[in-house]
Parts: sequence; structure tokens; C-alpha cells
Amino acid sequence: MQVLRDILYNVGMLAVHGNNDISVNALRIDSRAVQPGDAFIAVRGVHTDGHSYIAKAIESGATAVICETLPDELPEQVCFVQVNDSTAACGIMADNFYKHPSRELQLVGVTGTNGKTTIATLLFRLFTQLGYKCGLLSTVQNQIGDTIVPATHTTPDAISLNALLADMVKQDCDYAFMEVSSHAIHQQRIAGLKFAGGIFSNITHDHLDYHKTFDEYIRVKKAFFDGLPNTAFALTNIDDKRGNVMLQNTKARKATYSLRSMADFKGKILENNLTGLIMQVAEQEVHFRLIGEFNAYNLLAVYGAGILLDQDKQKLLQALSNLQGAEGRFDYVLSDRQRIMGIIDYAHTPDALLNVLATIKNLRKGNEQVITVVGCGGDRDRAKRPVMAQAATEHSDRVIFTSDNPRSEDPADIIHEMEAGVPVHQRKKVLSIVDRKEAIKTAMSLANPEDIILVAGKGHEKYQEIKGVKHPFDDKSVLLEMMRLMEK
Ligand SMILES: CC(=O)N[C@H]1[C@@H](OP(=O)(O)OP(=O)(O)OC[C@H]2O[C@@H](n3ccc(=O)[nH]c3=O)[C@H](O)[C@@H]2O)O[C@H](CO)[C@@H](O)[C@@H]1O[C@H](C)C(=O)N[C@@H](C)C(=O)N[C@H](CCC(=O)O)C(=O)O
Ligand SMILES: Nc1ncnc2c1ncn2[C@@H]1O[C@H](COP(=O)(O)OP(=O)(O)OP(=O)(O)O)[C@@H](O)[C@H]1O
Ligand SMILES: N[C@H](CCC[C@H](N)C(=O)O)C(=O)O
Ligand SMILES: [Mg+2]
Repeated sequence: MQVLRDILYNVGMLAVHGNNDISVNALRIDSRAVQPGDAFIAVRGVHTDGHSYIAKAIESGATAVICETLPDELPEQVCFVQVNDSTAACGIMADNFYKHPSRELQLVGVTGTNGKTTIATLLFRLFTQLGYKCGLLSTVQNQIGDTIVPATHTTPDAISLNALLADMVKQDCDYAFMEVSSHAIHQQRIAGLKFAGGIFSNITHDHLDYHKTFDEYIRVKKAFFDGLPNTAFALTNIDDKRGNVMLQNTKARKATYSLRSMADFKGKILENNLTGLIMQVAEQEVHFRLIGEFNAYNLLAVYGAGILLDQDKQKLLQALSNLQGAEGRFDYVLSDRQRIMGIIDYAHTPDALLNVLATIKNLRKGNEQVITVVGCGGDRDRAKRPVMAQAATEHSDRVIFTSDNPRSEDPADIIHEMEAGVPVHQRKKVLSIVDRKEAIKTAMSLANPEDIILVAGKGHEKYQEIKGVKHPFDDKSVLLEMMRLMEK
């Protein structure tokens, strides 16, 4: 329990009506979660406006309301605080309410279109192996030491985020590694946090449904680095066209990583095959278990961050060389009899799909066919659908378009939008099967011994979201089940 006046410290306020010397049990952005004694923060969202639920929140017992526009009626028993930006206010209030947890540990944020989960997870595992107590906030799961806290978002809302960081502090974590999604930056979920470092992986086509233009998407990602303090480091991938731009206006200590040019952390791939990567890093040859050039970038980012966090070079490389990737990222299985290789990967952007298919091409020894099963998410960026379809078709021998979380959309419509990206001469490669399980089964039936099946887009996800219901579904178990069934 905290006093409202203290929780409002540093919030840009326009007016206060009522007594702000009251205690607050909890902060809420959802009126449906309000309990007596809570403060309700009215946020304007994509679908609706939190201001419409102020009366509901008061009915449920809210004793404070933070909003941009005051309602016509101001009941006396409630303190109304008018602010110019309630999303920013929410971040700052959450930071105050939970007693600035991000200042009590070293918080490192990772942003970029692809690679965030991989980099954050590797950092978490690396620093844990080096003997530190760590926290992780990621798409796959949140973690406090060994305790797993299920994740609902890549980056949680400001209140849940600060609550998790506060738990990490309570449990004596030295470090926290988190993904910073572009939605989170734009919605100010990270407002008020103190970062010890920020990492940029890359930026390619995604989320244009939300950000509208690629320039706006870049601007939002860059805002994360613009906001870092001068005590932090800012580490960027300069092989990405926008790598330098990201750090243009940051106050943080700048550092770079690259596979292609001079950089603070320069790496070179010496070998890249199914057993992993052999790279030259810091004048040494090091073997890593992760596969593919894109993972060479992720590993360099992790190594660089380790050095910037003052860790010993030898210990870092030794620990890093033993680490496995995050769940559902280039995870592969082999069928018993026909040695068909199944690869499960979370590639859900054109760039990720191209990278994974290029990696697979590298692994091919002979004439193995590559059969790709892929879909595109509903209620998400529609522009990426034909582009992903084209990427999959161009770099595979057979392709099966299927469903990937159609959400509120008709999956057949999504598939039609994908089909539009397939050039006429490639159409015979493509089959469309709405049911994802059927699609995986068909891929198995098309496969000859030693062929490679890529099941892309869902990675670690354990569900298929259709019309608001999450039906249990796991690409890896379905693939294994089909392998067993077809090879009986
Ligand atoms: C598009 C988007 O990011 N939406 C997020 C946003 O919801 P919204 O803007 O739709 O909210 P809204 O429904 O319009 O409601 C506005 C406000 O009214 C409140 N409300 C609403 C109804 C009511 O009865 N009472 C009430 O108080 C809501 O709690 C909210 O505060 O704010 C909510 C609260 O923080 C988030 O849960 C929600 O995430 C949705 C579920 C989502 O799917 N987000 C995805 C796109 C997302 O954030 N993804 C990124 C990762 C992307 C990536 O890296 O690839 C992530 O970080 O997870
Ligand atoms: N550095 C990278 N560059 C390009 N592609 C990558 C990179 N790292 C991973 N990928 C590809 O992108 C997919 C997603 O990787 P990862 O989950 O690490 O990214 P993410 O940024 O966390 O994604 P999300 O935005 O969904 O949280 C992987 O399965 C792989 O196909
Ligand atoms: N963080 C991404 C994940 C996409 C994963 C894919 N399986 C889908 O559902 O589109 C998003 O919410 O857009
Ligand atoms: Mg992620």
C-alpha cells in the first residue's frame, strides 16, 4: 500500500481534484480488475478508450482515477488526477509504486524485429551460468531464477512489468534481461525504467498493421535508444542498414557488432552446419551449439553485452559455447526409419523465413527436398502475407500454406492473401490446407527419405488461436506424432 501523492511523483499533472493523500492498494489499467481502494488509470487503446470505463471503475471501488480528460461528474470520495499522457503516467506510477525496481538490478533490454527472444534467453542462461541470479522477460516465458512465470506478451504492460521486476529484486536478482517490443515502446510500457544497456538486433518488415509505415516502425524502435541514460551501453548490429541510425541520438555508451566490417565485437563464421557454428570471436576459434548465420549475430550480441557488463572474456566464451537456443527456434527432430528431418522454427516474418530457409539450404548435402509448412497470423500485418508466401515458395521444393493463429479472421482468406504472392510459374509447388495438423501430415506424406520439413511460424507456441479461443496445438508434438504414424 502506498500514498497516491508519492506514486504521482514525476508524473506530468495538469490538475488534481480531491484528496491525493490517500493510500492506494493497487494500480489498474483495466476497470474489470479494479478492487476497492485501487487507482484506475484510463488509457486510450486501439479498440476502446479507458475513459469510457471510469464510472465502472468507481463502481468497483476505485478511490483514485488518473485520466487525460476529466469526466463531467467528479464524485467527492474519489481523487481525480488529470495528466497529459496517461500511458506515460502509468509507466512512471508503476515505477514509483513498486519502488523503482529497475534501479535495484542491472536491466538490459533487447529490441529488433527478430532475435529478441534468442538474445534475451541466451543472456539469461549465460549470466545464470556465470553464477548470478537473473530474471527474464520474454515471449516464451518470464523467469525469476528457476521459477517460471507464464508470459502473455513479449513485453508486459507497465504495471505487470514493474511487479515482475520488483519480485526479481525481492529474490535478489543481479540482472534482468528483457525483450522490448515496438508495441511496448509505443505504448510506453517501459516508461520510467532504468536500463543498464540496450541491444539492437535488426529491423525488417513486420507490424505495419500497427505502425503503418516502415519509417514510423524505425522511429519507434529508435526511441528506445534515445531514452537510454548515459550510464547505459547501447549495442548495435552495424550490418543492419539501420544499425547506426538507431544510436544516432543516444546518450548511452555506443558499441557495435558485425560479421562483415570493423566493429567493437567482430565475428567471423568459419563453419556453419548441423552440429553448430565455429566462429572466430575475439581472436579465438569458438564452437557454439546454435545453428545458422542469424544465430552468429545473436551470439555476437550476447558476447558483446557480456563484455560491456564487465564479464571476463574467457569465462563468457566458455559458458556461451555450451548454451542451447530458446525453445522453438531451429529445433529439429529426425524420423527413425526414413531419417526425415523436421525443423520447428518461430519464423513469422519474411526476413526470418528467408534466414531459416537459407540456413537449411546450407545444411543440404545432396538432393533432399525442402518442404515448408507455413501460415500467417490473423489480425496482424496483412502486407507480410504475400511476401512470406513468396519467400517460402522460392526457397522450398514444396510448400503447404496453412493456418497460424487466425484469431478473428477466416483462415481461408488469410491463405488466399498468401497465395497472391506466389508467382504463376511456382504455383504447382503449393498446396493450401487450412487444418494445420492435416498440413503437417501431408508434408510427411510428401517427404522422401532424408527430406527436410520446415514447420514455421509457431515455434514454442502451444496453441492455435481461433475466434478468441486458444486450442491446444504444438507443432513439435504433431510433427513427431505424424512421423511415428507414417513410419509404422
Ligand atoms: C495492439 C496492442 O498492443 N494492444 C494492447 C493494448 O490493448 P488495446 O489498445 O487494444 O486496449 P483496448 O481494448 O483498446 O482498451 C483500452 C484500455 O481500456 C481498458 N478497458 C477496456 C475494456 C474494459 O471493460 N475496461 C477497461 O478498462 C483496457 O484495459 C485498456 O487499458 O493494451 C493492452 C493492455 O496493455 C494489451 O494487452 C494489448 O495487447 C494485445 C492483447 C496484443 O495482442 N498485443 C500484441 C500485438 C503485442 O503487444 N505484441 C507485442 C509483441 C510483438 C512482437 O514483438 O512481435 C508484445 O509486446 O507482446
Ligand atoms: N538475428 C536474427 N536475424 C534474423 N532472424 C532471426 C534472428 N534471430 C532469430 N531469427 C529468426 O526469427 C525467429 C524468431 O526469433 P526470436 O524469437 O528470437 O525473435 P523475436 O524478436 O523475439 O520475435 P518476437 O517479435 O515474436 O518476439 C527465429 O525462429 C528465427 O527464424
Ligand atoms: N509477437 C508476434 C508473434 C507472432 C507469432 C505468429 N505465430 C502469429 O500468431 O502471428 C505477434 O504477436 O505478432
Ligand atoms: Mg520474442
